[in-house]
Parts: sequence; C-alpha cells; structure tokens
Amino acid sequence: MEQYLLDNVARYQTLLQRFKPPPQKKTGEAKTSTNSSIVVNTRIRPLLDDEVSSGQVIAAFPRGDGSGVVDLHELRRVVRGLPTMNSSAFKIGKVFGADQTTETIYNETVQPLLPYVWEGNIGTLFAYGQTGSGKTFTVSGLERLIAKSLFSESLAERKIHVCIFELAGNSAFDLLNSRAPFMILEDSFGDTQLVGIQERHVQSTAELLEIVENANTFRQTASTEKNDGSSRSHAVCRIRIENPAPEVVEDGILYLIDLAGSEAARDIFNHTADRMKETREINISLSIVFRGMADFDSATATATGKPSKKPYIPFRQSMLTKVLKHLFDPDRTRGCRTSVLACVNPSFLDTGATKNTLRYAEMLQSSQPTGKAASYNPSVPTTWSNKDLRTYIRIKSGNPSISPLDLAPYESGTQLLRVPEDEFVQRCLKSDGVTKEQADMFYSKLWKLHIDSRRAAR
Ligand SMILES: Nc1ncnc2c1ncn2[C@@H]1O[C@H](COP(=O)(O)OP(=O)(O)OP(=O)(O)O)[C@@H](O)[C@H]1O
Repeated sequence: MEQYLLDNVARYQTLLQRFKPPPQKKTGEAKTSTNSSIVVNTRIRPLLDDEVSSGQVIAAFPRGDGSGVVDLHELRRVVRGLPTMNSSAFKIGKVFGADQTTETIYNETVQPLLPYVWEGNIGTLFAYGQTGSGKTFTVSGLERLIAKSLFSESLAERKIHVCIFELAGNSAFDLLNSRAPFMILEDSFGDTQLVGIQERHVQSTAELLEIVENANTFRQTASTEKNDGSSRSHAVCRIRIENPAPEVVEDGILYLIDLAGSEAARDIFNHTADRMKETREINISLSIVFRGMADFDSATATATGKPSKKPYIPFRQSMLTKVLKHLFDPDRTRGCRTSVLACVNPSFLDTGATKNTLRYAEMLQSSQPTGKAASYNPSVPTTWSNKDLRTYIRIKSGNPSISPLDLAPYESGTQLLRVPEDEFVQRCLKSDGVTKEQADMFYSKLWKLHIDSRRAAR
C-alpha cells in the first residue's frame, strides 16, 4: 500500500486542490476553557527532510480559520480506475501547526496549569501519538521552559523537588539513579507513592535543566541499546512544589508525561514477537488511561449535572494507570487539571495511526469532568478543612477536650493524619488535664475513621 500511495502522489495532490471543507457542524463545539479539567490540543509536526526526500506529502491540515479542526485526507485504492480521496474532519481544542513553536504550546497549555499547581493541586500534561509523531521533542521542550519559569522571583519561597522515571511493561526505573528499579504503591490516602525512587531538591533552573538532560540521555541510551530509535516506554517527570506557607494544604504536583508511541500498523509488519508483545502492552495501557478518563467523566458530568454511579476503573492493571490514578479516581480529594497533547505525524503514509490519535482526542474533548476537590463529609477526614477538623477535635476528643488550636493550628484533615504519632501526642499533651492514654486513644480514633472511610470507598 505504501508504494501504491507513493506512486499516486500526483493524483493525490490534484484531489487535494479540489477539496473544499464542508461547513462546520453546530454540535460538538470544542471546549477549550482553561477552567475545564481536561484540555485537549493537537500538535502536527512538520514533515522531516528525509520524509520529503522519500516522496511523502502532507495529509493532516489544521483548518486555517482557527476553528480547531484538523482535516485528514486518505488516498483510497479502487479496483478499476483512478484512486479517490477520503477526507475526515476532527474537531479538537486548539491545533498547533508545523510553524508553531513549543514556546507557543507552553504559553497556551502548560503556563495556565502552574498557578493551579502552586495552590496545592495536581496538574498533568501528557503527550501521546504514534511513534515518531514528536512527543519527546515536545515534552522535553516544555520541560526546559518549565525549568525557566519555576525559579522566577515570585516563587522564591517554594521548594521544588523532582523525580524522573520510566515505566516499561510492569517495571518502573529511576532515571535519576542509573535506571534503578523501584515500586509504585498506594498509601492509605489513596495517593500513589513511588517507593525507593530518588527525589532531588532542585534549587536553580540550571540544576533542573541538567537533570532533565541526564534523564533524557539515559532514556535514549536504553532505546539505542535495543537497536531502536523510538521510546518504547512511558517517561514521567514529577515536579513537587512544596510551599512552606501554613495555609497551603498540600504540595502541588505537576506531572509531565511522554507516553510510549502507539504504533502505526505499517510498522508492525517488521517487528519481532517481543516487539509485538511490547506494542500490545503499550496499546492496552494507553486504552485503559483513555477509557478510564472518559468513563470517569461520563460518571461525574452527566447530562443532568448529577453524579451517577461510581465507574469501575481498573487502574491497578498497569504501572501507567497507577501513576495516573488521580486522573480518574472517583474518590480523589484534590483538584486535578489535565492538558492532553495529541501529537501527529502529518505524512500521508501514517493516516491510519493519525485517525486513531485524533479519535482519542475527540473522545476526551467531548467529556469534561468537574475536577473539583471532594466536598466535606463528616465520615471522611481527608475532606476536612482546618475548620471542620477543629470542630471534630472539640467534640470528639474526650473529657477534658483537647485544644484544637494546639493540635491543629492550621492543618486540614489530611495534613493532621500525616503528622507522626509522637508529634500528634505531644501536641495533645499541651492541653490542660489531657493524659497520654487519652492522646493515644484519640490518635487511634482518628486513624480508624480514616481507614474505615478508605475501605468504604473501595
Ligand atoms: N515540531 C517539530 N519540529 C521539528 N522537528 C520535529 C518536531 N517534532 C518532532 N520532530 C522531529 O521528529 C522526529 C521524531 O520526533 P520524536 O522523537 O519526538 O517522536 P516521538 O513521538 O517521541 O517518537 P517515539 O514514540 O518513537 O519515541 C525527531 O527527529 C524530532 O526531532
């Protein structure tokens, strides 16, 4: 088929010139508000020099009217007569064309996430698309731009901690520690914990740039050793922003994820059995992520605006979904915003894979979860603000009651649960007449409530 397409480039160009975009449908308007929990955009990279010299031409075009539509044209073989052209249109957020820089993408997709993360929420950016579509090019460019803005003066009081790792099959490797393996587990708050990974406290742009470059080199070396230029693993950069200001509840987290390439069917013919198995695993984990996000959305944002039954999302099935659990966890207690970048290779030889990429983008685009942190529930300590927690301490800590001001001067429910037991008890003992036994009992009581609430949520 590839040769057939190359032999018919002239015919394809003629049909392209005749193409007139159909009027836009009124339904399915793209939702690009920065307040949405998921914002989906597309980047179409330029054709590379070797692709041009091998006779390839462009098949994916952003519609010039800024409508967020991508027109995709495929040449169709017919039994008798000249080939025809099949055109489809996909409407997806913003479309960044070949002449747009990574800086523009940063300004429009990542920069709006940063203030949200500084406030203690979770921001996620991930790039997906077929092999060779420009995911690594884009994510590493965005990482460099983030490194510059994170250390601007206004953020001087915050502490930045970074870890960079790789997920391949059911294994996780620390890219800041010579690819040492580590574990991904879930703690009692339902948060994902990276056990055994090295997290670096980074103090300057130059330091962050250096560790990002080192991690990228490690990843490239791994793919070169496999005699394979493409990244067959997911690369994750996690930036944790610690704000010492007492009123901030949680550390903000920014995930930058360069997903392994979903492969074009035409590439698969050349693969070994191992490579085919690897590809199948990658495609399965990607489809769990996309299905998970869409199912979560449909359950949280029904037509009536009322939440429906909790969806079952098999996030423990793959390393990737464990890391991304916050994206589709119905019990999440933190605000999450996600920016998805669908990366596209524009070549007319890759239209099958491009269609898949754009279909996923449309699916996510049409679903918009609320992204709100869980509301107060008296049986779930992780939903308590400092005010709710103080009320609980006042009413439930026994006689004499423990002073809420001594035990939780500014903490939320989650923050107090994270205070080590010894410190918790010492704080309780500051209140007149409170014994160690009473303090121990109150600690156990709060933790029992927390564990019961986690069990009930499963
Ligand atoms: N916007 C762009 N402008 C110029 N060159 C680009 C652009 N995007 C990607 N490229 C080039 O295209 C090639 C493939 O890009 P990249 O390695 O980022 O793809 P990928 O999607 O990460 O591939 P894989 O999934 O196989 O790792 C590289 O040579 C890269 O430099």
